Amino acid sequence: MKVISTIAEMRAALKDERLAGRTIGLVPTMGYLHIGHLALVRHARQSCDVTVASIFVNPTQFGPNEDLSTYPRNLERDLKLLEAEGVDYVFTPDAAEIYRPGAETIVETTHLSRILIGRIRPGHFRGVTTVVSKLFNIVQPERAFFGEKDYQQLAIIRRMVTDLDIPVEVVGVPTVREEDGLACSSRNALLTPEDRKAAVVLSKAVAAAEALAAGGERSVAAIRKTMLKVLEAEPRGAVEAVDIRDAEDLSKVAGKFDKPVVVLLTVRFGKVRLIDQRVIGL
Ligand SMILES: Nc1ncnc2c1ncn2[C@@H]1O[C@H](COP(=O)(O)OP(=O)(O)OP(=O)(O)O)[C@@H](O)[C@H]1O
Ligand SMILES: CC(C)(CO)[C@@H](O)C(=O)[O-]
Ligand code: BAL
Repeated sequence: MKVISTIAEMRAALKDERLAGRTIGLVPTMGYLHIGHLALVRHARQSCDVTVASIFVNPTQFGPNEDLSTYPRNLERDLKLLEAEGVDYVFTPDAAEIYRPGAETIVETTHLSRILIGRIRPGHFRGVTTVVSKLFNIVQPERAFFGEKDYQQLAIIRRMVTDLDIPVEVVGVPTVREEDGLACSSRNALLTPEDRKAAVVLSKAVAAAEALAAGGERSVAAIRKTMLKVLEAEPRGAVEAVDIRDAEDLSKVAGKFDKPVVVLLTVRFGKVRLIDQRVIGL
């Protein structure tokens, strides 16, 4: 496994792989890896000849009062995990390599970036689409892998790729969960032991929504009410948002749904914001 921190070296190494006819898979991450990230790597390894993982805590997707400085980091451990998974290249640029003096170009989806989590975190998705488009240009992968836990992010990246004719296949990977159901997330490490226990309420609310839909319930209001009841039974979590949207374009759904919908939850435990997002079918 090669660890590369400059764009020039990354391009040179991948040019040779491409000339040899090998397909490239990219797994973008912000590090502090868990088994959810490793699931993305396994998907990449299965369908591509060469797997590139990137580790970059992207400053432009954090708001001024967010947790950029406390975001968990452990590069040494991350590299060991990626090596054990058979990753070929790890791209570990620093912020100065990615954002050079004078840079002023951004990539942004004008609607999807401003709804749901985009309302709670203004500018967040602009940072994500800008850095992901840069990573796509640097690595030029055939496929890139993203988790369904961040469903809005996945939808936004699909939109960007379609709108800008970027020749990358975006692959969504199902959410990997801890034993109690909590979606694996790097930020789980920031929870106090009490909050960690309480955080299971997110997956409980998602499971309640799934069970209702599986039993034939189609009313958005009824499903939302049940989810809120589950969430409000846990006083440690401050509920920031509970939404049910069209799974394809994240548009609002009124009354009863007749197409798959996605439930999107944001709950804060102290300063730690956790999300869970899941498609519930018909
Ligand atoms: N539990 C999970 N299952 C599958 N994919 C996941 C999971 N958690 C994160 N991912 C995916 O891994 C990629 C990198 O995510 P990131 O490094 O931000 O990790 P994270 O655990 O989501 O961190 P955070 O706590 O900041 O939300 C994203 O595509 C994300 O959707
Ligand atoms: C896609 C991503 C690596 C861009 O910084 C980040 O938003 C993440 O980890 O989900
Ligand atoms: N997985 C999403 C990255 C972020 O919260 O900034």
